[in-house]
Amino acid sequence: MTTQTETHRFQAEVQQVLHLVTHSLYSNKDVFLRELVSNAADACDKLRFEALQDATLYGDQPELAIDITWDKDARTLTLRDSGIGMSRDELIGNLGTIARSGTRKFIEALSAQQKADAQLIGQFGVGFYSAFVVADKVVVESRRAGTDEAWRWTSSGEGEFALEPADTVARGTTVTLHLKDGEDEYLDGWRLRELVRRYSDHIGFPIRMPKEKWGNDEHASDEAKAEDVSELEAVNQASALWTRPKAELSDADYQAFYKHISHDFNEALAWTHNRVEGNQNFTSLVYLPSKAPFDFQYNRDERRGLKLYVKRVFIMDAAEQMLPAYLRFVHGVLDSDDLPLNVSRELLQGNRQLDKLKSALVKRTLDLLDRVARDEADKYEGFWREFGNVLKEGLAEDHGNRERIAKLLRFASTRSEKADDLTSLDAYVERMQAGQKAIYFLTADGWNAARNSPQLEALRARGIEVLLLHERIDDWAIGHLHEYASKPLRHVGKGDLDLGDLDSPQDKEKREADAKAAAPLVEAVKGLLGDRVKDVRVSTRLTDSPACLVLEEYDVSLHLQQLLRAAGQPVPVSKPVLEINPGHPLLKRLEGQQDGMGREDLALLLLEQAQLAEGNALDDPAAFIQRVNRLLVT
Ligand SMILES: Nc1ncnc2c1ncn2[C@@H]1O[C@H](COP(=O)(O)OP(=O)(O)OP(=O)(O)O)[C@@H](O)[C@H]1O
Repeated sequence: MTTQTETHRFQAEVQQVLHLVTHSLYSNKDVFLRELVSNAADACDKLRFEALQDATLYGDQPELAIDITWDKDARTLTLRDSGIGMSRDELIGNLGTIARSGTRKFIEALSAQQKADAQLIGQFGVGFYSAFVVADKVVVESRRAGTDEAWRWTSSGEGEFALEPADTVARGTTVTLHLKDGEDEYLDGWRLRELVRRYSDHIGFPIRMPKEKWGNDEHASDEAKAEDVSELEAVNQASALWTRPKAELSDADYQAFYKHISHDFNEALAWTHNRVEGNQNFTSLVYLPSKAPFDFQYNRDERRGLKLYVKRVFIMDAAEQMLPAYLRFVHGVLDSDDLPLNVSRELLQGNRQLDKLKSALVKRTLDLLDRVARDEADKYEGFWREFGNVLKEGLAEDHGNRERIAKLLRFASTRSEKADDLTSLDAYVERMQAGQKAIYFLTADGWNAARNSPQLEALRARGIEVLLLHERIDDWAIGHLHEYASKPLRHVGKGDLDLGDLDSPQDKEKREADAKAAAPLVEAVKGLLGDRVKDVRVSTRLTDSPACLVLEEYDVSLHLQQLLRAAGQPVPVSKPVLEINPGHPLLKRLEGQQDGMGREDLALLLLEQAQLAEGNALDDPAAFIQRVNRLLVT
């Protein structure tokens, strides 16, 4: 038979990944075995799923297993699985390209570092390509279930791979590693068994290796140790981890399984494993990651974290159906005894049983977050830094759990001089002053802008703590939380700042008298600013600054207006109210100034300063500078 060998170049990203992997993963090279076993197990899962529709896919090979063998003379290590296999096009697509979005950016960032570290590469999930850490040539032979054609893919991991027809008859995939010099440890049955047990014990398919002929005698001679390759035995438990009793499982077991389902090199932060029996029977195992994967922010709509099983059969990655978007960091497994095995994405959509499973999963996840937040505050802060902004989306997305989500929020506040010193709403409420009726917060574009905002002055002067919300999402998210622990949430830059019982009756009287006295000044400023502002009034917020901008209670905040505008969204026009501090020397000066340009300059400057303090851009910066300069030279 004439065989035509085609040569293909790897996609540029693959070449870069290969380079990074082979140069940076060396200290962690054992992982190649975990990655290849993981792929083989996924392939078995896929076949079992497709065969639900078409049992002929099994052919005369009903067994699903992963075999690991080696040849000391040829210095090869071989993994074969009887899973779904790959067609020619799948070999090219799966082992020649990387489809994940954001890949290029990530690789560029990694390559720019002096020493790309394994943890970072791990976030990427190197998978198959890790074979090249220990092998200088990799041969993949595969026959896709349901077809007769087999193909051989060969590469030394340097820019190209070759493809040619193969005579393999067995269904599935065989990966043969030609080990590099010095990698002989992977030709040693003891070592390989140890690795498989450590990394892959939880795999739900038998992983078989040549039978040990020497029993447990570690000191047996080499000849005695010679394995009988014709006879294989399973070396793992071959029962899916979540089906095993919790008491039997160690942390290391859970972590190994986490890495298998998440393709994350980092350890999981925490997990919860539950079996529910009653109306519905199911098992859930939910993990929180400790680090966000590199492409996390891109993936709002492309969620992969949750695997749906029905009676131990893998059905699909069903994060989109099973988890709300604000929990898209979760990894886990849900195994239902009640859903039909032929359940499809379409069926899942309107399924009532599914709604119950969904809310059970959300509840488990929130319980888990609660527990970590309560018992392991440091760990929780780490989690919050990675995923807090995602969790905040839940305030808008999941009204039913709003209070529970609110309990998990963490914010900077005026009580600390550090941006990363965060507080919970519970802790805030505990510190509230006698007479304080509301939870006060401020949104701004950055922590510095928030903590130096003039709008805080009156509260600060009274020793009232204000939460400083300075992430982009905060304005929108917090808008969905109207109260917490029966206390209203109040934006300090919106509406009348009602200080409630925080001021004594004498203070109040004095303020009212001051406001009355300042009425002519207020009218004057109003006249000078015209329709640039909605209103001018005497401030209860200010102690040190001359003026600040405030919005009415239900206006879109200035900060959010700016974000919306930047995103090209239509913005409802809400003119701000200018609040003035009549006791401030600038206002005294304005009051004393005769009519004329100086007066108008001063009024406009008050407005422009207030806009700048909000972090807003000015409409006419050049005119502002001219005004300042006129003032400086007089
Ligand atoms: N033994 C196998 N049988 C069938 N398909 C396989 C096998 N090994 C790899 N593949 C295919 O190749 C693809 C790429 O594998 P690779 O390990 O690089 O990444 P992955 O498993 O998809 O994800 P990750 O990058 O997170 O590890 C897989 O998604 C799968 O479709």
